[in-house]
Formats: sequence, C-alpha cells, structure tokens
Amino acid sequence: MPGSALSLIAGFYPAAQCRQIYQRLVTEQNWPDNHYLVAGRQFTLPRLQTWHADPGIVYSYSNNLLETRPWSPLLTELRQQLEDYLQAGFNAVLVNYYRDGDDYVGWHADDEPELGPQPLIASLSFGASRQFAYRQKKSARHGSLLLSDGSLLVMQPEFQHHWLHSVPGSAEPVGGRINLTFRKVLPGPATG
Ligand SMILES: O=C(O)CCC(=O)C(=O)O
Ligand SMILES: [Fe+2]
Repeated sequence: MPGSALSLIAGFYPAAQCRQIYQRLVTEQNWPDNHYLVAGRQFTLPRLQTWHADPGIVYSYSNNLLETRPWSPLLTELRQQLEDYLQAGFNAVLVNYYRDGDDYVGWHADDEPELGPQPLIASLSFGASRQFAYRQKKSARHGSLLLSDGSLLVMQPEFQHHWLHSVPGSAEPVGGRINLTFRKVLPGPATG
C-alpha cells in the first residue's frame, strides 16, 4: 500500500442508495459516444466519459477531449457530501463509465499542471467492483485494491507525485461501473 497516500472507505454509501445513484448516473448523464477526433486522428476511448466543472474552470485534458458540462443536481449533491466529509473544496468532476470488463483506464497519474502541486482527489465508485492497480514511478513496488460499490478512495497529493494508477480490463465477465473523481482545478492565467 502507498501508505497514507491512499485511503479507502468501503461502503461510504449504503447499498440501497448506491443502486439509485448508479441508475441515475446511467440514465441522466447523457453519455457521449467514445470516438474522438484528436489532432485529425480518430481516437476511441475504452470507456465513456463526461467532465463537469464550475464556470470559468479550464482544464487542458478536458479541452483536448471533452466539452465542459454543468453540474447536475445529483453531481452537486455528491460533491457537497464529499466536501462536508473531507473538509475540502472541489470544482470539477470526471465521470467514467466502464460498461463491461473490456472498458479500462491505462496507467497515469492525475498530475496535470492545472491541479497544482498538491492535488487532492476524491474518487467514488458505483456498480460492479473493479481492481484499482498502482505502481511506484521509480521502483518496482506495485499492488492493487478492489473498488466496490459505494466506496470512497481518497488520493492524497503524494500519491500522484510518486505513483501511477490504472483500472485494468477484466477477463471475468463484469457488469457496469461508474467512477467519479472529484478534483480542484486551479484558476488559469487570466485571459483578455
Ligand atoms: O475508475 C477509477 O477508479 C479511476 C479513474 C481515474 O483514474 C481517473 O478518472 O483519473
Ligand atoms: Fe486517475
């Protein structure tokens, strides 16, 4: 385990509420298809994704790939609960829908410059359990944990500094899963 850089709270939401939240996300998110044109090339994302942020928040990752959407009532409610629990502010959320075991996210760190030097990320999971794999950037240390329905994974800033993470595809048949990573994007340089 990457020490205190990761903390996992299983059952942060109770099962009955998880079912409701998952169903609402599936039906309310108005999921885009996963084909994108990047620098003139067709690119297929191995999951469905939406990005929501407060007005004025600009994020290069989303700029390159995703339109910025407003917060729905459900997303606003989830954000408020996390802010109250963690006593931290979030102004954006990336929502990933892994439709089945073929959908995945590859190795990365959420360390874009817009997140600043100390990015705190709160990650909520609903639906099927999936493995969350991590490996240290500068050593062979690695491991994984299971992100189950209703779990909250808190990634402290040091986690992004020293570790990469991924959600690998699953060889076992697995149902849909929706993950939300709440972030705080720092204001960009003033324009105009
Ligand atoms: O699905 C997950 O648990 C992780 C998603 C993720 O790494 C991300 O959105 O940056
Ligand atoms: Fe990530």
